[in-house]
Amino acid sequence: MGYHDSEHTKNVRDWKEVFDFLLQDPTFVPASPEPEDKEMRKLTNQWPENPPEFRAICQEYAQEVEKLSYKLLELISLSLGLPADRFNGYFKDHTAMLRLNYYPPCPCPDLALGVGRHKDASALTVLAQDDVGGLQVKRKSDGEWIPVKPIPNTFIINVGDTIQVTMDSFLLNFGQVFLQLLGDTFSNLFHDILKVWSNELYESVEHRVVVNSERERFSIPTFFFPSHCVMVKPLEELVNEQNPAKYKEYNFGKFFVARNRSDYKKLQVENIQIDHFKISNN
Ligand SMILES: O=C(O)CCC(=O)C(=O)O
Ligand SMILES: [Fe+2]
Repeated sequence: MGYHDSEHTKNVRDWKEVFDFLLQDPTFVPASPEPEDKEMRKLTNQWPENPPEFRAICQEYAQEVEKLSYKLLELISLSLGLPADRFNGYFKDHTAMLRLNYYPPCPCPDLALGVGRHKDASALTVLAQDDVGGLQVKRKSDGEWIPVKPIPNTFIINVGDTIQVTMDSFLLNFGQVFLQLLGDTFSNLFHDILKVWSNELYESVEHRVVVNSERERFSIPTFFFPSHCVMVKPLEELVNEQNPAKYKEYNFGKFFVARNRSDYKKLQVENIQIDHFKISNN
């Protein structure tokens, strides 16, 4: 954990520098993606000495986002007709991570991306961004990249991959419920784990970040990951004869490690996606 500048998204190096830290220090994750390898790896934060207040400010912010993430999970759970605390057990020893993204101005913005197209592996991402703009989400109906306009002093709401006109009424309603309950504008990028847990009632959204030649940009995503030992699969309450499970179960820790491995290397193959666990004849 700490500073690094050589992350790859889908085998292409991103135009960014980042500072990562774990909400729980230390955090334990599997040492390798191999299913039979039971060895664990201890991840720890590496804080810079300067500026002196940096660590405390980051940790305070992270604590608040953690509370918000639990609140969001409760609302999502209720929206699925489940008890509010249905997801809480999966996050007891969560592996959540906060990232400070810095995108420097790019002399050739048409040739690079701040972050290439991807879906986050988290259950939920809470994102703050400055006023520069650059985040885009892919509209499912026509594949067009739609800019997510920055709104000052807010988190952005980005519900599923249906953020704009294609948003169906189920998701639209819940976007509004969140707004009312929390009294503010915020973003939650519903991600792959929720897609699996909800057996696709929630969709994860593909997104990317474009850069520009004039201005630097900052953003702060908090990736709310469950515990490494969690087996992710469609919730039993949501599966029945009419709606059979669309995914096989997978171990979150092993998935996370496999994803991270390919994030920093140029590999010949595309990195692991939840689609690898999709049950094919559904
Ligand atoms: O910078 C942003 O707005 C989003 C960054 C992002 O998608 C990520 O770090 O996963
Ligand atoms: Fe992302």
